[in-house]
Amino acid sequence: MAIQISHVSKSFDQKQVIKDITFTLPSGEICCLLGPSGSGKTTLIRLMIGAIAADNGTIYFDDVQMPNLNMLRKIGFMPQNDALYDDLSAEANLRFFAGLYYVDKNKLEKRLDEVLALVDLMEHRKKLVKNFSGGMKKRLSLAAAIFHHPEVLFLDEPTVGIDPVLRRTIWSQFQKIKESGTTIIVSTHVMDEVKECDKAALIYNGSLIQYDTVKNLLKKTENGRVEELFFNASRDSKGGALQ
Ligand SMILES: Nc1ncnc2c1ncn2[C@@H]1O[C@H](COP(=O)(O)OP(=O)(O)OP(=O)(O)O)[C@@H](O)[C@H]1O
Repeated sequence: MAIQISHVSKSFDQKQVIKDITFTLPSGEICCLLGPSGSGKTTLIRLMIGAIAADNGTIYFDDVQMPNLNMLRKIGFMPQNDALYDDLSAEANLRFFAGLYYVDKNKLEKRLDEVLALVDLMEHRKKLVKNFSGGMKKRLSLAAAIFHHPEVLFLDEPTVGIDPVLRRTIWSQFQKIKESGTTIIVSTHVMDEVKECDKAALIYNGSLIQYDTVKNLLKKTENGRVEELFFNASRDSKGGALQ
């Protein structure tokens, strides 16, 4: 499913935190929203999934304007803070989420095995989530977000607090999900993760300062580090260009 965002703005308490953002993400690609803390990444995701309404602009998933209740079944969302039940086992958590998305009972057991294997938690399926490590919780959250085969998957800082080895494992899972045709939008602070993505949207102070293929964005830098684009934006903004 392709995503088209046109002139979207959002203010909280009269402060504009998303400023006239426009970009289109083709179906089946991974796009990262990259930006400093507070730049507006989570707000943009919340606007895209329809959790909050935009003040101006439109968001389309293919030819359907968001927010749209039917579309919710086609969306997977992994929030920044894991929304899991600590007193339930991994398996019971997944059964709960499957119920929310009306997953067909005949397909439930097979899907449970599939997602638990994908996130490498098969042997921990009966364990209570309160006894999980941070990384295990992240992987279970991912399993919950993809359980119903979403066509679009939103991941809000999915690797925060995750060690580099596990981060690599999680990214290989994202690539597998992409190969199944899912469009993925992932917000991150981690500049290295940008190289895993097809496109990157650089958000600075609520504005989209760059949107391009990762290849092209890296070409615009002197030493192949995407941070440079933010340093330039910060310098320009001090000069008033972005205010
Ligand atoms: N519900 C809200 N009410 C008021 N202000 C809000 C609300 N949600 C977000 N903001 C403000 O909007 C701005 C952008 O926040 P947002 O969470 O989107 O940033 P972010 O880029 O996701 O940050 P981080 O990387 O730290 O998660 C911040 O100044 C934040 O305080």
